Amino acid sequence: MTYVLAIDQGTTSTRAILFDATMTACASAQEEFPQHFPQSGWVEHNPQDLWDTTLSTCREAIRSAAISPSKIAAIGITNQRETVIVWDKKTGEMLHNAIVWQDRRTADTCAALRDAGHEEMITQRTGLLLDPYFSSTKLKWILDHVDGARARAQNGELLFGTVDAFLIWKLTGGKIHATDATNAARTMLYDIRKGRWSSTICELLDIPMHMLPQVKDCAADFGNTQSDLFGSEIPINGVAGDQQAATIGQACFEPGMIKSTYGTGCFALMNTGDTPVMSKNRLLTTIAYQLDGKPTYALEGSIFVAGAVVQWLRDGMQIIQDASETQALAEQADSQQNVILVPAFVGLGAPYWNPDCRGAAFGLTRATGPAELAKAALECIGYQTRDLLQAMATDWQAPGVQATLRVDGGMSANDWAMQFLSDIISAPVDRPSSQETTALGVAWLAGMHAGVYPDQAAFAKIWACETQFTPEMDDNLRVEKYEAWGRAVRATMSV
Ligand SMILES: Nc1ncnc2c1ncn2[C@@H]1O[C@H](COP(=O)(O)OP(=O)(O)O)[C@@H](O)[C@H]1O
Ligand SMILES: O=P(O)(O)OC[C@H](O)CO
Repeated sequence: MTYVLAIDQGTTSTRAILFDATMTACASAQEEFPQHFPQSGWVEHNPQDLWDTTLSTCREAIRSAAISPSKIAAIGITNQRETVIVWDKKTGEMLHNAIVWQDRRTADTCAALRDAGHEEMITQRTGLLLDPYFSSTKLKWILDHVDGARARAQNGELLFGTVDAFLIWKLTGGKIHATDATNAARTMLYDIRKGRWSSTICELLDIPMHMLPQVKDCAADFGNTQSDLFGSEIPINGVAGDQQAATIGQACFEPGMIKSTYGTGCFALMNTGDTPVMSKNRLLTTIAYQLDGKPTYALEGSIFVAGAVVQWLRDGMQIIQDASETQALAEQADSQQNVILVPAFVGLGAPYWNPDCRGAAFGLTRATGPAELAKAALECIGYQTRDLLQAMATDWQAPGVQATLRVDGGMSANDWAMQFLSDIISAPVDRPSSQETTALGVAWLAGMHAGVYPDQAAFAKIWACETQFTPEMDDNLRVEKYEAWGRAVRATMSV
């Protein structure tokens, strides 16, 4: 029996999942790590935590499956995207905490670049909007603020990486400094048409290009792990950003297919084939995957707060003890109350891109309680998804756009939320039988490259639906509710 080990380094936890020769998950381990919020709107991770939890979860998954590491044909790495790490090439010293994708500290830098008229040039090359979400201004921030960093970078002493590149460098004992095209596409430094780092943008931000990793296909040779880490050298053969890995795991290989992942945030990606489609509705153009040197592009809508609103009910408001309680609460809520929650805790992402506004609740009465708040929290995920899907539908009207939405991520387990989603987008919502789509996607990339998993067409046939949710809501109510959401968002952004 051969196995493939998938590492899923996420925003709140690191997971390692072992897949067997039939691509079935047979062992896994998960560890959370501390989040650091040094100032309002700042979010950091200690890179050492990301590395330590990667090692310990991989070791635990291998131990609990009771297999010899020599049976692992390949490792795949999928990761929280955009998060920035800078380290010393010789000593491995990390110059600063990782600046996480959610961090808004470079909002002013982005505004200054916009005022100076650079947005069009950046969007044309990278497919992204000028927003602090992406890596480049965070990297610039580290070079500008850590003592001596820019001089050391210019001197060739420092390396930059998103989390995948950092983990590859650590796993290979500092031998390989590489990333894949999907992660590169999120840095706001990568020209997604030409398939190379943009010297124009690097010059504009004063980023020395020799600190950037080599960019490879998603299924490629990323070096071998050091033998002392797991007891055997294991080739790293698959790498993809987590949302792209979920797109692959959901087998969205045909143009027009859409998946939406509900984790901390929500990310919807629509496959647009071999052409990068530029959005007129402030969606992102990105690389869905790159195989055999050929990029397949996607339109992406990114929402910063999805499951995080449920975490806020649990940790901030303390009205639930477990995320799954929101389902029963929403079922009990008073249907006469229309509480609307706009979860702009860190501003709003697509299609609004407003980094400065903050969250708001509308329609509160003396009778509003935990049930109505929980219902509003689940509903706002549906409204935000509809915003994204409407933008996608107007950006890309080619025949073949699929009305069905494939969903995954922790929050997709919530039947009430998925039913409301189907109601409000007025389309079927398919939840797959595999609950591990992100890890499965990158495991497939690695296993396919290692020759132990099937080709793309055969892999696509394995996808199976577990539950399909279909629209049940009355049309008038749908229109009424969505219009009220639109008014609530406009009011939130105007405060
Ligand atoms: N049954 C549920 N109902 C609603 N939200 C849920 C449920 N289960 C998990 N969540 C939410 O999903 C998120 C975890 O999903 P996950 O895919 O593990 O996220 P991430 O990869 O971003 O850490 C949490 O924010 C949690 O609040
Ligand atoms: O780690 P997740 O699942 O919250 O995903 C984070 C995204 O990759 C950010 O773009």
